[in-house]
Order: sequence, then C-alpha cells, then structure tokens
Amino acid sequence: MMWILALSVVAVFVIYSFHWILIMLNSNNIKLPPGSMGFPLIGETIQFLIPSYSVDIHPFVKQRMLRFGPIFRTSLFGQPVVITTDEEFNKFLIREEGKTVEIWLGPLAKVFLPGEEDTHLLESDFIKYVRQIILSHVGIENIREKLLPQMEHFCSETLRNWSTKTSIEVQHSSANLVLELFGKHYFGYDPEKLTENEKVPQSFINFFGDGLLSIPLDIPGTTFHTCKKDSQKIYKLLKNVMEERRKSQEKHRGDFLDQLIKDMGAEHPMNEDQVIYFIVGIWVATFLTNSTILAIIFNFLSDHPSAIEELRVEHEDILKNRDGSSSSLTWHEYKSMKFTQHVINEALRYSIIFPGLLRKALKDIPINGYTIPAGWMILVATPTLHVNPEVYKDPLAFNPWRWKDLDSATVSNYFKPFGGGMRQCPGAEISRAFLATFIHVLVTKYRFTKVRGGRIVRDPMLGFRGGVHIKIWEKPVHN
Ligand code: HEM
Repeated sequence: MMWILALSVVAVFVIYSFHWILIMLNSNNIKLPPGSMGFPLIGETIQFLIPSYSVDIHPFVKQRMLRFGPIFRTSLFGQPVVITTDEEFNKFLIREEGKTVEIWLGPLAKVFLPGEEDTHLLESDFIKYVRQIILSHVGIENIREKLLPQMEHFCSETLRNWSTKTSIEVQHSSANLVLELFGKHYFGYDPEKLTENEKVPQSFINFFGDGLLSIPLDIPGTTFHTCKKDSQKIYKLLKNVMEERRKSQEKHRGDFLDQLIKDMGAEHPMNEDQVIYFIVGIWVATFLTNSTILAIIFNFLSDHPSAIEELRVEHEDILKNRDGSSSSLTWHEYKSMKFTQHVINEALRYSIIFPGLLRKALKDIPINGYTIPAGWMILVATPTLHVNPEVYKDPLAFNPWRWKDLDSATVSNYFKPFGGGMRQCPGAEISRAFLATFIHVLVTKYRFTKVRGGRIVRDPMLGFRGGVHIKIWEKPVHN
C-alpha cells in the first residue's frame, strides 16, 4: 500500500515538473510579468497557504505587490498564475469574459464537474440557462412572493433551537442552517428523514472551503481527497433523491430539482449526472458564502453594541408600522431597511471570502510591456478594491456607518463582493434577503453575547480560528 502511495506521489511530481518546464519553455520568447515561480510542482503554494490573522488582503499578495508591482507572476497549485491588483486592468478582465479570458474553476472543476469533457458546462449558452433557472427560483419575484416568509419561519425555528443551548459555534451552526434552509428549497433536503450516513458529512461542512483551494492531489490524507470523497457522498444523496422523484406520483414540488428534471433532454444539454453536480455546486455556492458572512456579522455585532442598538430600533420600527395585513416580513419592509443593508455591505466588503476571481487567459494578453501567455491562470485580486484607503477611510475597521456617506458611483466602482460583468453572482439578492431576514428575527426576538473566539484567519479562505462562540437567549417580554 505504502509503495503505491509513494509511486503515485513520484509520478504526479514527474508529470507536473514536465508540465511546468513545458510552460516555461513555451513562454521563453515572451516578456513575462515580474515575479517568482518557486519550485516545480508546488511553486509558491506553501507560502500562499500560510495563514494570516487579519482582514487585510492576503500577505502573500501584499508582499509581492510591494516587491514586483501591481501585476506579478507566481505558481500555485501546480499552475503558473498571474496575480493582478491593478484596478483598471481588473475591470478590463471582468468585462472581457469569454473573449480574452474565461472563468477557471481550478481544483473545484475536478470536484464538481462529472468529467473533463464537461468543461463545456462553463460555456456561455449553458451559463445563460443556469443564470435564468437560478433567477427564476431565487430571484426577486420568488423572494417577494414566498421566500421571505419561509426564510423568516426557518430562521425563527433555528434561533429558538440555538437559544436552548449553552452556547453555539456560529460558523458551523450557520453552515448547517444555510445548508438545511436552501437544501430544502433546492431539492427537498430533509436531514430528519435521513440516516447519519446519508446526511451531508460534517467534514464537508467544516473543511470544504479549504478543499476549494488545495493542491489537487487525490491521495488519502490530503484535503482534496477528503473533499472529493465527501462530494461523492453528496452526489449519492442527490442520486437517491432523483430516483425517488422518478418513482413518485407527487409531481410538482416546484423546486430547482423539479425544473431541472423537467428540462432534461429538452433543448439544453444536461444529463442526470450534470443535473446532480449542478445542484451540489449551487448548494455549496450558497452555504459557503452565506454562512461565513453570517458568522462575520455575529462576530462584529457582538463587539459593537451600538450597531445592535441601531438595528434594533430599525427593526422594531418595522414591526410598529405594520398595518396588520401581514404577520411576516414583506418585500417593502425588507427594502426599507437602511442600516441593516449598511451592516450587510460592511460584512461583504470586509470579508471577501475568496482571494479573488479566477480566470484563464484565452490568448496572449499584453499589459504594461509584459505578456500574460495564453493558457495561464489569472487571479483577479478584487479584495484590494475593498481596502482602498482613499475610498474606505481606516479600511480595516468594521464601520457600517461609513455606508451612509458613500455615493452610488463609488460603490459601483469599489464594491465587488458579487463579482461583475457576465459572471456576476445570480445569488446576490437572495443572499441579501436571507441575511436581512436573519438579522430581523435576531434583533427583534433575541439577545446575544460572545462567549469566546472571533479570531479572523485567512488561509487564504476567510474564516475564524477556533470559531466564534455565542450565547443566545430570548428577549425578555418587557424589553
Ligand atoms: C453572500 C453570498 C455570495 C457571495 C459573496 C457570492 C460571490 C460570488 C462571486 C464573487 C461570483 C463571481 C465569480 C467569478 O466571477 O469568478 C459569484 C458567481 C456565482 N454565484 Fe455567487 N455568491 C454568493 C451567493 C450565491 C448564491 C446564494 C448562489 C446560488 C443561488 C450563487 C451562485 C453563483 C453562481 C451560479 C455563480 C457563477 C455565475 C456565472 O458564472 O455566470 N452565489 N458569486
């Protein structure tokens, strides 16, 4: 067993070294951006993965930016990469999707796409279909008509449950909350009806973020291997749900899965495997992002009682002004929340979860006298926008009040938590609505305090070392 493992490691090393040398030879007559490529195979991956304990942009990016300038080359996860922090060039790259660059999923593709040939799933026709289907299920109309009350009910139940515990770890508990809430909406996920073995593994919830940016070595013991195994378990869960749906008489649940099954074999190109991978992808995109943002909101609110107070006033006013025709949050009420949106914006600004947007050069790209060769990966480091001190004074401070003074042009240029251009996130509005609904229930019905934790870590995904532990209790009646 050990010698097979050793042989696999050597084989992977040799293949990657060749791959790396070929890339460098091909780029010989090209003037590459400055930088350092580190060692064959691992490049500078180890340095990239060294954790930092600040919300500031990743020190790996910051140090090289100071040394080489805003656009520099490196090698990460066995791939040559150009990292750009140049605001104008980044805007250009975001606009050039499908022309000069295309989205690159990195190790993620190997976890989520059923096979290499399925990279066509990222092409524009397919993506258009995906966006349309996402927006028809979690877009404004559905949020307004049915999702707001459903989310409010779910958040109330969850908070009631959390309030019965001595304390909860927020990042982990939020991940479970988001998984259950959206899993239910996407394909009827109901963990209470499943055995422990059928449920989403806790290792997936805890470590999946790390797997997204890990070396794609599929060998037991690696993060990548664990994530891949967990993904297969989830794939099996979805496969069973699909089979049950096929057999069942109950036809119209009206969720994502129903729609995708209905569309299979029609004009669009998804087969059963692809439908499953798609649902898992959307589910992960939802839980990874929203649970981290929620943990950040909890962490910073518990350090800023004056922000909680301002939220409380805003949400109690909403309840006072209700005319009695509705007993749960309406679209109008959600849209009237000002300070809540400032808190959400600040959490989104502060906490860009990924180090940037990943792209692949479709052709040689000339920039500032250098060339980014076709086939190279590009990390469009959007987080630098969010800590620009000329736009955000004292950028590392959590200050939701700053949003009162920011005009819409500045916001559209210097605030990109959901990306931009063709690939702009279709889950932006549902995420905002979910976070606002959660805050509404939290501040109108509960009180909370931090018990311990809250140490931010970037490794390079954003999270909390040791978690954030919160004690929650129901608001006293007279208060
Ligand atoms: C706070 C929550 C979220 C954040 C911060 C976020 C962030 C992002 C970002 C930055 C991108 C652009 C990626 C790129 O250009 O490379 C993106 C794309 C995407 N997001 Fe989100 N997202 C969130 C929630 C969601 C949710 C709830 C869904 C599903 C309903 C979702 C589905 C997607 C999809 C499908 C894409 C790819 C779109 C395309 O390629 O055209 N996201 N997201």
